Amino acid sequence: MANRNVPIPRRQLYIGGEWREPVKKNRIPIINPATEEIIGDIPAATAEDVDIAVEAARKAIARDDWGSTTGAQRAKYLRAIAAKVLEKKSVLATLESLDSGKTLFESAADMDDVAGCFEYYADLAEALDSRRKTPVNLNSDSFKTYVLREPLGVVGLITPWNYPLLMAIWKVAPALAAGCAAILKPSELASITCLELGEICREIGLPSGALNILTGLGPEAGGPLASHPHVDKISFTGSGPTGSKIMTAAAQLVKPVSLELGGKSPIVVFDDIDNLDIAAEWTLFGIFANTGQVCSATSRLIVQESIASAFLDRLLKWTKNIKISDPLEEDCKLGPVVSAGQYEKVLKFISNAKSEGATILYGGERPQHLKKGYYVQPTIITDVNTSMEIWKEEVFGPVLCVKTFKTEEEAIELANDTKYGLAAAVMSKDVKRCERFTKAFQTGIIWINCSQPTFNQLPWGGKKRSGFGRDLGEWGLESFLNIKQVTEYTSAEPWAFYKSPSRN
Ligand SMILES: NC(=O)c1ccc[n+]([C@@H]2O[C@H](COP(=O)([O-])OP(=O)(O)OC[C@H]3O[C@@H](n4cnc5c(N)ncnc54)[C@H](O)[C@@H]3O)[C@@H](O)[C@H]2O)c1
Ligand SMILES: NCCCC=O
Ligand code: NA
Repeated sequence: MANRNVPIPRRQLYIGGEWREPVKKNRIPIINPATEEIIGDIPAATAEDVDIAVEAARKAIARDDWGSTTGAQRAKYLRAIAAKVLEKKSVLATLESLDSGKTLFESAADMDDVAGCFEYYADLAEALDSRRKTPVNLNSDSFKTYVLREPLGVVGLITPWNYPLLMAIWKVAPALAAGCAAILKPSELASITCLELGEICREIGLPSGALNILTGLGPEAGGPLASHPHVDKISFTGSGPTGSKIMTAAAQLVKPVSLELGGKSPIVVFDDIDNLDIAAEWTLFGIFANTGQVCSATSRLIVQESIASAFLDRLLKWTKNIKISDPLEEDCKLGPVVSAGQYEKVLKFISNAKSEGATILYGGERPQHLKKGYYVQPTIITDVNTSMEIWKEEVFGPVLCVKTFKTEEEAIELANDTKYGLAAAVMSKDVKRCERFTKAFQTGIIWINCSQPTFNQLPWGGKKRSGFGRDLGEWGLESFLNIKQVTEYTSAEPWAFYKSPSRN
């Protein structure tokens, strides 16, 4: 077992390069979901702190040490942050697990991804210098034109708890690479590592105000950020209902938003797969990794009738083999869900499925050997119909529902039978069929013969009610840039649209 006595730093808000007590001096308890114990607290920002942070961010943009940096200069800061994250990886990973219930293995992988994401955007920041000004040829003797890529300004980044630091960094790294000044509002349910990012920024000497970190409750800290007149964009990852509120607030000021919301993603398994075990493991990973608290979790298994019984049998064998324990224990593969609220919500989805007539094939309860902590067994639900809540709504927990199909057309219809459109997976050795599914799936992310692998270079986001805009890749950087066209009249001749008074 890793050292659970890693001290929880007592931090303040990180504003203008300094730790600053919230104006109202309120704090929110930190709860370890594996033990249900309070292990520390975080500062609770309110509208007053948002105003101070926005001012600090605006000053950063106006100052040469941030506002006039080249991409190459910003890349140095990003690389220094990445190096510090790796240096502190073990402590950061432990803190992430203590705060969110994430297995230590997954927390450590997240820290590698965090560092990798900063490094990736460092490369893109450098490349931006040569792309900053792009001439556009009009085939005109009268005009010379070019397009500038400039930082969008002050951006608000509002993020969830399921990958507390990683989801924040998917926005922080491109925002800083672009040259924006950012205000990060992480989830009140898991903010420790985001506050530690503040300490890292202080240590590496990131110019003050370039990144500000405001922890606090959604309506009290996130709300004022979303509606602030001097915030130029909100990039949000979280639930659909909160996304709607943010979009409503931003709409009052015609403030751009990007929304990465939830999902109810399908994994379609065909009977031509060579190896049931390989498909079973991907199916498991697709729904039980991070205890199912993944926006892109493939939570609806759509399996061809001819192999359904054999496949479910194999799935059960794999599921029974998952080690459920304190997330700091060696080889733990399923930790608790993040909070008491999430625990109740997941169990309610399971009991509703039962009362609607579905069968709990496996799991559905608290594991017997864990008396404390917000643990839910990995759960597989069959006899599901398309009008049931469990088929339609995002659980955000370790719950897989299963339906069978006979034909390809039926599988496509079932896969797209959702208001969401984030991700979809197909398992088949028929290349042409996989191509047909790639086209037919109404989503932003497609996995073929796998589920969940995620790469910094690729766009991340969805359609339908999973939101719009893209994190990651070059698209993640573009979303923090203002594209400015510049048109210069180069002719010595008059424009001659009006009759010249000198000719009267
Ligand atoms: N598509 C993706 O990339 C992606 C990634 C991770 C999580 N998610 C989604 O996030 C959800 C789970 O995360 P969550 O429970 O933290 O979501 P949430 O919407 O409850 O909270 C997300 C963030 O919004 C803040 N917030 C809450 N109310 C607010 C308000 N009125 N104004 C401004 N900010 C407010 C919260 O404090 C938090 O920081 C799931 O639906 C999941 O699918 C999506
Ligand atoms: N693999 C990272 C998924 C992020 C969404 O929840
Ligand atoms: Na917590």
